[in-house]
Order: sequence, then C-alpha cells, then structure tokens
Amino acid sequence: MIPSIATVCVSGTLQEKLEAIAAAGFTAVEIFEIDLIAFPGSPAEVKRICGDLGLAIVTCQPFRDFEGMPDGRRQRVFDRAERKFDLLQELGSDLLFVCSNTSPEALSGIGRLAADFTELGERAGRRGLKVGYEALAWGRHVFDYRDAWEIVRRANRPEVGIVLDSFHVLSRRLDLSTIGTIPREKIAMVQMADAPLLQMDYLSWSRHWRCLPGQGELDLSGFMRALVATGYDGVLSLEIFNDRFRAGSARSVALDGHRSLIWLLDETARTIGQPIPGAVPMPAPGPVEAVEFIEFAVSEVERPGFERLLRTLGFARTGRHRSKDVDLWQQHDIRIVLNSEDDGFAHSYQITHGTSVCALALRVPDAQAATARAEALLDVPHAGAVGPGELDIPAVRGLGGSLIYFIDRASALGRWSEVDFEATGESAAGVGLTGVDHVSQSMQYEEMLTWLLFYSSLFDTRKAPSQAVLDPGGVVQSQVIESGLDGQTGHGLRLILNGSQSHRTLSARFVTDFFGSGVQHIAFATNDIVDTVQKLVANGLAMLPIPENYYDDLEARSELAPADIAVMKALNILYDADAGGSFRQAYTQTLDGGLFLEIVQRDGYAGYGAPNAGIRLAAQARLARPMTVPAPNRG
Ligand SMILES: O=C(O)c1ccc(O)c(O)c1
Ligand SMILES: [Mg+2]
Repeated sequence: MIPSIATVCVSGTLQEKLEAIAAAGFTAVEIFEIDLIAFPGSPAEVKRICGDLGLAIVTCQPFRDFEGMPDGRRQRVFDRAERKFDLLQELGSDLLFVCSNTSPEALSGIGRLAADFTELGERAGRRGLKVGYEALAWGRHVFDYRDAWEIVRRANRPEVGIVLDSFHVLSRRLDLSTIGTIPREKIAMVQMADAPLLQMDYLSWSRHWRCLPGQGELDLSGFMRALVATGYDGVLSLEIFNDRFRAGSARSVALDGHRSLIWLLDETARTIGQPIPGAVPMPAPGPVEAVEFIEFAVSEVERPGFERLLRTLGFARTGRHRSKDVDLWQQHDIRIVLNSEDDGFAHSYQITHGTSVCALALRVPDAQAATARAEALLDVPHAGAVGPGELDIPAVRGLGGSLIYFIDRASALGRWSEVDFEATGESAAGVGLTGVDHVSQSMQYEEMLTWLLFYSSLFDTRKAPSQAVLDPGGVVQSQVIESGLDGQTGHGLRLILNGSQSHRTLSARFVTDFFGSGVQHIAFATNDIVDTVQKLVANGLAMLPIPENYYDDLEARSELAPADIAVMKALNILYDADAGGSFRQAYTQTLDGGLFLEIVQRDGYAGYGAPNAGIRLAAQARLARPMTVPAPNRG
C-alpha cells in the first residue's frame, strides 16, 4: 500500500503543508479543497510545487452534494463535476472524490443514485479520469459503506469505485465483513483515521477528534484485516481533522503521520501473520521490562545539593564512571546516574533545562531489535561520545530532546554498571524504596499524541483512555501508557503523559519554567510506605502536606480503621483502592526545577490514585510561588 496524507491533517499555508509532508517522507498527498481555494497561485502552480517536492497528487477532495439531486438541479451538478474534472487535470490528478450527499434536497432511491454515478463515470471515462464514492457517517441517505458499495456496484462503470474511510466505517460500528467481498479494483482509495471513543454526533466527532492510527480506540486492526483480504494495494491516505494538529507543528504531525502508517502496516502484517505490500520490515515490538536507570543532568554547582537529596532518599553512591564526571547511585532496584560532564549531551541538556532527567534507560529483551524497530519507525537515533572499552548504549531522541536508552540483559549492555563504572564499595541501608513505580512527563498539550504514538509504536504497550484531572489552575489531560507489567521480568514501565491547555496548571507551569517538556515526577515503590515515609521524615525530607478534610472524608467513605487513618494523616499519605487491592501514596514537596517525587505502596492495585490527584494538585498549588512571570518567548 502507498502511504499518503491529506493536507487537512497539518497546520500552515498550502506551501508549508506540502513541504512538511514531503519532509516526512511521503510521496503522495491528497489536497483538501479549501487549501487549494485559499492558495494564491494557479492549480498548475500547485502541481509544479508538488512535482518539485516529489509528491503525487492523489486527489483534490471533496466533491460534495452530487448524487440524488432533483431533476431541476441535476444538470447543474454535472456542470460542477466537469469544472472539477478540469481542475483535477490541471493538478495532474485523476481521481474525483465524491462524498455522500448531505443536502436536505437530496433524494434517495438506490437506482437513481446509481444512475448518477453511471453518468459521472461515463463523463470521467471520456477524460481518462476515475471517480471514488465515500459514504460520510452523516450523509443524508447514504451513511453506510455497504450502501455506497451497492451504488458503485450498480453504477457498473470501470471508472467508478468506492472510497473506504476508516472513520466513517468504524464510528458507526458497521459490520466489516462486506469489505472483504469488494473486488480490489473497485476500491478507488482508502482513508485512515483513528479516534477516541466519544459520545457525540458523527460530524463533530469527525471534524475535531480524529487522530492518527494508534492514537485512538477504533478497531483499525479489524478494518485493515478486512482490507487486506481484498488484495487492495493502493493508496492508504491519512485524513485527520484534529484541533490539536491544526495548532501543532506541521513537520511533527506529518512525521507522526508517516510513523503511524508504518506502524499500522507492521501491526496488521503481524496480526494476520502474512506480509503486506508496502510494509517496512522490522523486529516485533517487545515489552519494557524495567526502567534500568534514570539519568540526571546536574551542574557542578547544584551537584552537592542533589547528592544530599539522594542520601536523604536512602541512596548510596555505588559507582564512579571510568572516564567521565558521572556517578551511579543505587537503592535496591533503582539506579540513578548523575551526569556532571562539562560537554556533550547531558551538559547541553542541563544548560537548557537546569537539573533534570536527561535520559531514561529502558530494559528490553533485545536492545538491538528495539533500535532497529525505532529506526524503521523514523525515530531519531542518538550517538554519544564513548570512551575506549566503554559501552555504546543505543539511544533515540525522546520527549523534549531527552534520550531513551535501550539496555538488555542478553548482550554486553546488561553489564553497563560494571563496564562503565568502578564500584565504590559504598552501600546504604536505604529507606525501603524498591523500584521505579512510574514516571510522569509533562508536555505541551499539542504534543501529547506525538509521544503517545512514539511509545506505543515502539514497544508492546497498553494505553488507558485519556483522563481529565482537575488542577486549581485548569484541566490537565493525563494519559497512561504501560508495558511489561506481567511481573515476569521486572517492574515493567508505567508512564504518565500530562499536558494542559491552561497556562496555570502545575503541569503547564513546569513546561514553561523548564523551557520545554520533560520528566516532572518520579514515583518510587516501597513495600511499607509508613516505614519509608517515617524514615524520610527522620532524614529531614519535607513531604507534601495533605489537609485534614481529606482524612475526615476518607474516614467517612472507607472501611479503614481509624488508627490506620491516623497514621496516614500524620505522614500525609493518601489512599485509594480498586477491585485488585489498595494503594497508598505520598509526595515530596516540589524540588528546585519543578521535579517532585512520590512514594507508593501498591497492594494489587492497578491505577495511579486518580481520585487523589486533585487533592495533591491543590496542595502543590498552595505551596507554589504565585505565577507572575509571563511565559518566556522560546522562539
Ligand atoms: O467532514 C467532511 O466534510 C469530510 C470531507 C471529506 C472526507 O473525506 C471526509 O471523510 C469528511
Ligand atoms: Mg474521508
């Protein structure tokens, strides 16, 4: 199949859109009619620009309100079609894309509609052109692809085929089996879009909430299975109407688009167990077994303070890097790398963002395979400086220019801590922290879907529906992504992506103050939160104060013993429970740079304490300095 994208998916002027689309590696494009009409040059000029960029124009769509018009209007409709044929020929495109009639004037009657397409096909044929017919989910009479197919079948012209648009088919939950019965030469083209499952009218859902394959919840895999059964190998074109994409970066949305199609074809080939024409060969997605280490970029000046914090948290310095100004700190299964080099990646990162997480190392079954998969998915590889005898740990660029390292236990990479670090012999009793429970990353609202796709295409993941969390400064959208939680090979990965449209939420303020997106919060696991928090407090760590009202309410609504609640209250521990078990969590106060830490005790519980998030955010807002500075210009 040939990847393509509609200009409506990305922001900018037509010229900017086309450049972004070509830069993302596409060779085919659908021009949305509005983009052409708003363009100040001729269609021939658009053809020339596309030609220079190596883009074939699949179609210029849509052609609206064509079929079933009453006799008095019918001639006019064909005149319009001829004008559109002229336009397509000027553009060097050969497909007239008709979407089903939404006009209140439109008449029904399958014979009448088919006759209109027979005539349109004859007219197209005379010019060497083709016609495709798409059923809009909100069409006046035709809103089901099976009816569109019946009309195309009865029109019985070699020039006339059906357009299948995954959104219109899947949003209406139509039975997919008819797709497999359509002869491949009768499929004029295919449009792909995903979407979150929402309760709203089809038109609003389609015009604002579509998203790229893999970012939503529609059964794209079922749709693709049915499509592959037809033998179709033509254009697969993204058509995404999405408010965030219209406000986002054209280049990054176009690149995400290409990535999403590469992912979709790979995923489909895997589920049906046979190769698909046009699919890029790549290793299968694997689970993330654990967060192997978290790397902080810390300046020489801030380093002593950061080291004191690590000791307070119960960490010991267990290794010194053999050639670099880098230390390894450890507590049980948590490894923290402190990088204070005065050049290289971490240094640049520190200069931009201050003390912060510059890399996450993820343990996977096969680091080489993960790297190859990342490359196939157009992720950006990163190569750092490597000293003699040191390991060259494969990495790709992640959120906000930070890095994701791939480590495995099967290769020499598994011995990174011994190869690259000299043991200090130090050890610490710790405070009972056992591993990394989860990591949250804050980002611009517009880039949340980018990073959702990044993680979910690269690894074998499970994503939860996006949730709205209330912050005193506005609403924060929160997206959970999980991998490798079967417990067989480590803690797995739990990630939370946060973004908000308000500038006043904690998450948005982090992005502003931090000069970009990054890790805002790390949650460490303990088996005994009471003991751990007592030790932390004894070490002098300030925990986030939780109001008394919370504990009064907890007493009223839970079965917990008052003595248990009293202990939680004394230590500012929050509580939640689900069908699987209970959850206790406590937060540190926000550290310099906006990072904060969480301690969690998970006893069979699967979530993240969502009911407590509002309480926590209010507590954090009370402690935060008032926001007076406007957002810096990051141009
Ligand atoms: O929203 C619309 O009008 C519209 C137009 C063209 C399409 O291909 C489509 O799927 C929707
Ligand atoms: Mg469409």
